[in-house]
Amino acid sequence: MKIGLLTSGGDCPGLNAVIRGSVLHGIKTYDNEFVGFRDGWRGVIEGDVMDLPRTKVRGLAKQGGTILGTSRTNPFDGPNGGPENIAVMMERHSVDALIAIGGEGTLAGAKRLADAGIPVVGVPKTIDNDLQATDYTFGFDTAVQIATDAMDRLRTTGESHHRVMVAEVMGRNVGWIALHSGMAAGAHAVLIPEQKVPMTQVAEWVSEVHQRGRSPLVVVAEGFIPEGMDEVLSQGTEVSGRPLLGGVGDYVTAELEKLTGIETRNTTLGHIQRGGAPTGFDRVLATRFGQYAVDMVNGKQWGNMVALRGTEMQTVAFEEALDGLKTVPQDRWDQAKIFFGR
Ligand SMILES: Nc1ncnc2c1ncn2[C@@H]1O[C@H](COP(=O)(O)OP(=O)(O)OP(=O)(O)O)[C@@H](O)[C@H]1O
Ligand SMILES: O=P(O)(O)OC[C@H]1O[C@](O)(CO)[C@@H](O)[C@@H]1O
Ligand SMILES: [Mg+2]
Repeated sequence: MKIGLLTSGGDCPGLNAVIRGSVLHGIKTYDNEFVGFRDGWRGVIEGDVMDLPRTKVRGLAKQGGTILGTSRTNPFDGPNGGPENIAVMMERHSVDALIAIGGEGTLAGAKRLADAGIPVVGVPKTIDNDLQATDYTFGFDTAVQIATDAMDRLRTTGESHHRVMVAEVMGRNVGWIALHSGMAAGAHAVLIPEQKVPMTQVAEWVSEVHQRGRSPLVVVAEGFIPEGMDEVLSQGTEVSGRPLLGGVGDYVTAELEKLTGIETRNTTLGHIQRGGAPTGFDRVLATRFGQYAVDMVNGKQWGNMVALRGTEMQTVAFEEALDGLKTVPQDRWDQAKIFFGR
């Protein structure tokens, strides 16, 4: 069997480890052959393929990014899009099945293709950890580690200047990265999309911390919606049509300085959170996802995605993974809140 791999949506540390896990397991266990499609669904609809022999995946588990490239191309768009054209392309390249590695958008496309008869399985990826049906996605642990390291550094410069330090992290419309990195770094306030917190309350926490001689650290998720605003702050719209998030850290910084009178600085961590080598945890998770996806392909379990449940790999239907966002539950927020303020 010849299997085609593609990585789609935003890149994420661990994508290369999935590719390596799939290729090595498929070759050694099932005698599969592999090709990669360049730049996500763009490579699929344009038939832009590269061979993926064993030598191509050497040493790949630790490498950030994706050797296949990625894009936000919609597999149904353009003259070559849609299931009929994709079936013809697969036939032309003797590709028997697809493994789509991506977030909710990529998997939504994969589901529609599977419904139309294309043999495809999915691997969940996102640093945001917002996919239902899997306890964790790879890339999240790495993003949290990078953000935590950055916040540890912000705290030493903050303490020296007796300043309030604000760190804006990614996560889109959920607060997982903010919650975990904030908790790890000992933040004095964590602002997430799931919780409406007035700036006066944040200012109170910050002032209390400052009064007891500490430099307050405030972590804000890019999707946090300040009280009085209807929607997230964005820097316009991406080519794919979704809002380009970012900017709320500057807003929070200005408001806190105004309300507390304490000098305040913002740092927006941005794409640094997605760059570089994956953590050991993400390398292992991504490798296992890749191996299990190959098992699913050889078992012809089309229309499904691999998921982590507890410590086990499981098969879940695409629709289960796409059933709304996995948000931060109230009890996790309540645990974090114990450390805010006094
Ligand atoms: N319902 C859908 N049917 C077909 N294609 C879709 C659908 N939803 C999204 N897509 C396509 O999939 C692409 C990738 O989705 P998106 O940009 O949300 O990234 P993702 O895979 O969710 O990863 P992430 O959001 O973590 O970067 C979108 O840009 C869009 O072209
Ligand atoms: O790389 P782009 O297209 O700017 O996308 C940024 C977005 O992608 C993510 O990094 C992953 O979904 C989000 O946290 C962030 O909002
Ligand atoms: Mg998405």
